[in-house]
Amino acid sequence: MTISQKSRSLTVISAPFSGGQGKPGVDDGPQHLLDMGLVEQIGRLDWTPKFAGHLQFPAVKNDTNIGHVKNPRYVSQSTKNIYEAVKKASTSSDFTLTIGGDHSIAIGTVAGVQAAHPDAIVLWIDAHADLNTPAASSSGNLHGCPVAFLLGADEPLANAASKEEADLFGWVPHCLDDSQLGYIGLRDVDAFEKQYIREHKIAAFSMHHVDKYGIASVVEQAINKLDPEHKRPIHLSFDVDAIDPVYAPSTGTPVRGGLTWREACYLCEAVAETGRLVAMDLVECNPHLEDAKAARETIAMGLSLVRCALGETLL
Ligand SMILES: NC(=[NH2+])NCCC[C@H](N)C(=O)O
Ligand SMILES: [Mn+2]
Ligand SMILES: [Mn+2]
Repeated sequence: MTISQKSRSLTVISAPFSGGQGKPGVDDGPQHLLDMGLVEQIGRLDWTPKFAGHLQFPAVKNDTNIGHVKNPRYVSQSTKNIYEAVKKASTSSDFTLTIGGDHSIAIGTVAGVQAAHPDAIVLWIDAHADLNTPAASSSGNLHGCPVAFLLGADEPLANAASKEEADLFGWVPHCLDDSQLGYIGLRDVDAFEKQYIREHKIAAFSMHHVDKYGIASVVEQAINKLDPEHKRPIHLSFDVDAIDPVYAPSTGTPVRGGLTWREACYLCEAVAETGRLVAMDLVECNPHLEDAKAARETIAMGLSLVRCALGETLL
């Protein structure tokens, strides 16, 4: 028989931000998650959730491209706001859940969680590695770059008009080192990212590894590699496009051949089982893409992931 753990405090931060990519609607993900019962569902588990409200992202005037990089000032300013909010929440509550928004918000969430838990490992669940430097990015979309900033792999922005502009992301703490980061679900990784992962020996499990070893072994291998002593806090940054578009179709950069519903849930359950999860991001749910049914299914998938990560399915 298990005894229910005492109710732990959880802050829900909404980051309705879409400036890291080009498709409108991902900023509406948080409201849909809330409308379908996110906070109530968490409250039925062993957590006391507090909704901290929607962060505001004031527009930046004349936010012209720098080189090919899109919305650079807006992304820098907005992710800095997210950083401050997540830092505060992670310092004062047991768990911080940030709902996005596109994955550029993780510049702020990872840096914020690291400020409170500098030893936390980051499990990045994604079809993509989001490790392009702005210079290496072929799309110029900053949601493909958060990890590069956090590792300090980026350089000042090329073709900026001033030193200040070149250093727009200079505020981002280089809070991650290579051994603190693990990927699961990869299947669309750019050449620069592949080379970086190899050279820096970053723990990276693609869908090939999920097929080969099974999801249970992959999660175990990832955690063992990043934290062999099983002591460190865990931050789960979950991009819903890690999941197969059959289950999560409403997302901006879908890639076929992803995690099944149960593989994705299992992953969250296994992380919950460690008892060391301190933060989760759920990003890239875009209810404006595909039809209303697809949007509902994608949001339902997201809600399941959150509940599994918070222990719903553990007996
Ligand atoms: N968070 C995401 N969905 N990222 C997709 C990134 C796609 C591509 N690698 C790029 O740099 O543009
Ligand atoms: Mn991503
Ligand atoms: Mn992705």
